[in-house]
Amino acid sequence: MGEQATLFIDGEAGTTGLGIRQRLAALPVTVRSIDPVLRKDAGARYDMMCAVDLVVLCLPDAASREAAGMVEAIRAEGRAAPRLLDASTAFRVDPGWTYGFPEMDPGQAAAIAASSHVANPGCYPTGAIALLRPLVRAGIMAPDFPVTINAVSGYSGGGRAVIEAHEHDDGPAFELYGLGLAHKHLPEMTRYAGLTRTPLFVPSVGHFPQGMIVSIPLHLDMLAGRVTGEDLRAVLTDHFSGSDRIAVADAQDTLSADTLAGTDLMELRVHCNESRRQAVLTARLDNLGKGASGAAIQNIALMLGLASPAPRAA
Ligand SMILES: NC(=O)C1=CN([C@@H]2O[C@H](COP(=O)(O)OP(=O)(O)OC[C@H]3O[C@@H](n4cnc5c(N)ncnc54)[C@H](OP(=O)(O)O)[C@@H]3O)[C@@H](O)[C@H]2O)C=CC1
Ligand SMILES: CC(=O)N[C@@H](CCC(=O)OP(=O)(O)O)C(=O)O
Repeated sequence: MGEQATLFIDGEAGTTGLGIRQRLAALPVTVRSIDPVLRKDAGARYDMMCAVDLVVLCLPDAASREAAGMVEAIRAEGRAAPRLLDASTAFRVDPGWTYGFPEMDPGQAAAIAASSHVANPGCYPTGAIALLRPLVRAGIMAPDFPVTINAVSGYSGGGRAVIEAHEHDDGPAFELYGLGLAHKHLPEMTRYAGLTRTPLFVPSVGHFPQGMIVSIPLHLDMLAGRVTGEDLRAVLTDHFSGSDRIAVADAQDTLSADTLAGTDLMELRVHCNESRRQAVLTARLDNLGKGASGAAIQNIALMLGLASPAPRAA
């Protein structure tokens, strides 16, 4: 048996880093760590990056950019540079990086496996792209369709500061945010959904730790042809039929946001009233599961040529 690949998680004590760390127990890799006291020490991080095969960045955007710069410096010195998987928003629409959503297209898993720079998708975009891209690809939704995306996330989506606000100060029961209509996920949602018109995105956060629903209301007569809810469901079912993590489920009258908390799964639904010619598409996932650490584990396995571990399920 060959030597195990080595991996360093920069930001391993953070919300996403911890989730990845826990899931790594299911993969034959050696995780290298630096002394927590030195976790922000540029020299210690640089030395560690020189010594591993893969660096996973679980940092705020600015720190991710700085860390990616360290890897470029290693390469510029003519040394063997590690491959990079970044969990932040910094590189998701950067042409030099591969978008780490393996179920997005038939060739995406292979593109991730071959890439030296992979950007893990955002939690909201994971749901929105899964619902929209197959419809745009099938010609049912025009690329300039005026899409509205509503979403609610558990408070862990905001990282440590928001978690502390909710756990120590109680936090609001429910609040809309991003009302400047310029949320950081808009570029990746637009690009990878295949849209040319920026969607209207209204995120919200609730007083529960983990879970998420992304929902997209549609007037069916605005889509191409006289499509039915069943047509939309068939396109989504066909697209995700090979996935062990993404499933098209039956419509429900009510949908709670935290049902998939603790799992790496995502459920897509088409809720439809044919007589009114109206539908609401929904994606339910765990913002920390398929929305972050669960997706990162899939990408780590692909990049290291390992079998993907079974998804955490309910
Ligand atoms: N939470 C979520 O649902 C999701 C988060 N993400 C993304 O993942 C990344 C990490 O987010 P999250 O885990 O939530 O954030 P957290 O705030 O929970 O964790 C960030 C970690 O990075 C460390 N850190 C901050 N600055 C530096 C630095 N300059 N050098 C080294 N370490 C540093 C922090 O240490 P310390 O606390 O000591 O400052 C902390 O351990 C972000 O880019 C986020 O946008 C992606 C998908 C979902
Ligand atoms: C509730 C909450 O604050 N959520 C975060 C997104 C979490 C996430 O997935 O963002 P990244 O993957 O891009 O880091 C936000 O809206 O900024």
